[in-house]
Amino acid sequence: MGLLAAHQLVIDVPNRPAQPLDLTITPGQVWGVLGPNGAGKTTLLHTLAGLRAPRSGSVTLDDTPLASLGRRQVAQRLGLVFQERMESFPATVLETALIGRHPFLSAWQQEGRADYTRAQHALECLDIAHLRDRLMSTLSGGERQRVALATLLTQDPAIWLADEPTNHLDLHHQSAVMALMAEQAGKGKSVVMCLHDLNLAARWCDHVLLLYPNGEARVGERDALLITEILEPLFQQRLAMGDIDGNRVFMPRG
Ligand SMILES: Nc1ncnc2c1ncn2[C@@H]1O[C@H](COP(=O)(O)OP(=O)(O)OP(=O)(O)O)[C@@H](O)[C@H]1O
Repeated sequence: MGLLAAHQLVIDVPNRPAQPLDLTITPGQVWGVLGPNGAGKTTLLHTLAGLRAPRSGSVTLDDTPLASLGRRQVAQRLGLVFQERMESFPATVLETALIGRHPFLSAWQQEGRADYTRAQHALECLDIAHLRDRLMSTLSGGERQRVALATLLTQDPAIWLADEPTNHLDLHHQSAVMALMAEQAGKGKSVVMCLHDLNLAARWCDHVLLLYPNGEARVGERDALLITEILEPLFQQRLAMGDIDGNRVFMPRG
């Protein structure tokens, strides 16, 4: 189904007081996690993915505690794009995208025709089909980012967690990737993204989680929370808010 929930969750950020968080992300929603550097956005995303233990509380996936599921079971339903990636062995773009199918293959099972078709389709969606035989080590930052997203699309999980998915991307590809996220939500996926760009969040997210440096969080619908009275203290930055084609836009002031 793709229901991800946090119950009295305290993420494990060193030297921070406990701030329990309750959160339910339902299929079809696009969430933006926003907050200043060091607020704990990546830690939260990794905790929601089960890659990092919480200090207390729990995360459930379709009502089952994440901690009681095996990594493979989790990976069949939940995928994550990391902010930083290290390629540990030489691989082409296509081979990397095919890693998205590994949770669905048994040990030593080769990828089949359907897996290749999915991966090829994902490369086309991310506008990198022409790079399919290139080694990852030869790619630009934006090209690597799009391969990471193509790998997630090849995996095709019910829950998409992405840590700054527009990192390194030019304007056109930022917009295309956000549209892809919204399209996936339209197909019933749950999408959670850490974002630094308020304008992308305002344009593409329907819910936001605002994370404060002391661990407090505000959770709710985009239009209620993306207002200057709330965002200025969050970012310690004066802001001007405008409206373009019915979308809120924010500009730093002074
Ligand atoms: N292993 C660790 N040891 C000590 N402190 C850590 C460790 N991992 C993370 N932290 C600290 O936890 C805090 C939250 O880090 P996190 O990467 O989650 O923040 P973030 O909101 O994603 O930041 P950014 O916007 O800069 O990416 C930071 O102050 C970071 O220095």
